[in-house]
Amino acid sequence: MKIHSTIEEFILNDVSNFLSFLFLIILTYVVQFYFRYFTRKDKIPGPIPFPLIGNIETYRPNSSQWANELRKSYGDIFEVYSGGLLSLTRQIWISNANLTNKLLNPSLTQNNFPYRTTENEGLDRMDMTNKGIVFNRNVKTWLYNRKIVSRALMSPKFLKKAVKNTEELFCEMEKYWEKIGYQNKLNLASWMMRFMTDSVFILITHTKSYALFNYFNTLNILNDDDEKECKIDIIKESEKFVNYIRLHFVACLFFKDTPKFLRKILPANRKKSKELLEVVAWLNNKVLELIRERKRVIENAKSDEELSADMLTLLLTINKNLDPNFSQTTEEDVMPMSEVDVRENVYEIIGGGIDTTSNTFCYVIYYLTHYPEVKRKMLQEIEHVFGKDMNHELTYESINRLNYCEAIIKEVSRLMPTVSVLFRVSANPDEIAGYKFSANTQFMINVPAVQMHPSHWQQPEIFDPDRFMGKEQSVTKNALLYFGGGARICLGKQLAILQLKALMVLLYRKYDVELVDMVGDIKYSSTTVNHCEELMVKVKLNNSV
Ligand code: HEM
Repeated sequence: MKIHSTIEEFILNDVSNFLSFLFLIILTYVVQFYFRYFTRKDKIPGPIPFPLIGNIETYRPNSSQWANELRKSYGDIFEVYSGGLLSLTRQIWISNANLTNKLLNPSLTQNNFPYRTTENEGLDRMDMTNKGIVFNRNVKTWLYNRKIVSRALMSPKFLKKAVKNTEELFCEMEKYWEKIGYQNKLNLASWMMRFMTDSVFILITHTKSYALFNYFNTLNILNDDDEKECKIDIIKESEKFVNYIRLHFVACLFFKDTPKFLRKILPANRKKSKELLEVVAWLNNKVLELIRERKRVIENAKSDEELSADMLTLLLTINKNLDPNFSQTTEEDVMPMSEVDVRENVYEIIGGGIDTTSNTFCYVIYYLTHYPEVKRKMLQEIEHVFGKDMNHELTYESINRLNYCEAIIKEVSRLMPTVSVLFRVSANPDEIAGYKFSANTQFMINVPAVQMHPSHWQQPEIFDPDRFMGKEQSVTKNALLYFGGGARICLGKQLAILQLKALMVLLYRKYDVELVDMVGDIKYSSTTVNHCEELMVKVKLNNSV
């Protein structure tokens, strides 16, 4: 009995000793955390973080929303700590265009903010920080890829192909709508996502993705003839390809945001890492197959044969001067691109071009249905450029004349930007707004806050595309950031605007669009990209057709 109680006492003592020890460790950690926090150099206003987890606001998904709330308390520049556990990161949030000059410096070579993310083990593991464009932290290879890809994306030959391709795909979509019946409701968000998937796939890889066809198929209205038209195996394979390209992006974010030890320790994370790495391996092989197939076509082409202007062909022939607009400047510029670099660029351009353009188009439609006067002016412009003939062929040159349509896209994107945060990281110590920063500091530019800032815009809450008509100079520098800005500005800007304007013409010169719910807000979910969840519409043939 005595022995028993001695053991109990011993254990109890031990437990209480252990708890006291643990408490002491935690207390020491908390005290040193707040000591370091309150005595930090170069303090910036911001909410006080918790030890280990940082600021709880940063766990909310809609970052620009909580950043806007904090801005009201702390001003146009504030700091928060995010990431949690062993990887707490300081983020400096900026909500005023006048503070973005250094961050959005357009120089490709003399730039102290060349990176988008800080060093990141997960992105290294995905092999993303040394290749491609979006997450590349190696300035030399980023610059090379950016120059080559932007030359291809901006080559008139490529842009003309994009116009033709948009017109052809729109015809295909119209056929499906006709079969469904115009009296039925359509979820435009889903249709546009499929439309842009097909469009980007064919433009980049010269391969059909059958995304529109598959969507139509899921609506269960496919008839025998349709099925005979397509080979089911090819379709299944392309559906897998499209889904895996999306998962590739999911994999990048998962590896970027999940510390290595959490990926290794938690069984669910271990499983997810394994599955995502298998997806990446499958995709790598698939895209390499496509690249080799394209190479064979190029090698077997006769000397006078005109090659397709898809991105893959353009990237594989950069040193062959295919396009007169593809002017060569330095020897480095025309270095052939390795298969692996072509592959990374292909992933990123497909990933960057689908959701962004389709979401933006949905927001344009939402605003046009709510502002009939703006729609009327747009129709006048379309008629002025293309006449009354609704089958008038669209050309790159004629689309470039649609200034009011472009003003609508700008104004919609000002009020409802598709990408709501821009990321930059300093390469060396620097200073902004009188605050000093060390190298490797993460900056976040709050796009909606800048685009609604009363010191940059008159009556910022009013929807008025005319603010962009002929008065471009009066827009404050870096106050319109829907494609980002500076050296890392969106590479697909020209292509996206061209596709959006072409779609506005193709849709509105023949149809009118009504929203099923005219009183509800736009249904969207927000992370870095504002994703349109649903836009239920009725598409009606115009009376004049
Ligand atoms: C309406 C459609 C689009 C929107 C709103 C959009 C928006 C953006 C934004 C905000 C950025 C970040 C820029 C920055 O950090 O300053 C970006 C980067 C990028 N976008 Fe887009 N984008 C669109 C379409 C496209 C398309 C069609 C492509 C390719 C075909 C594309 C390819 C890229 C690439 C490669 C980058 C990374 C550039 C770099 O880091 O150097 N985007 N885009």
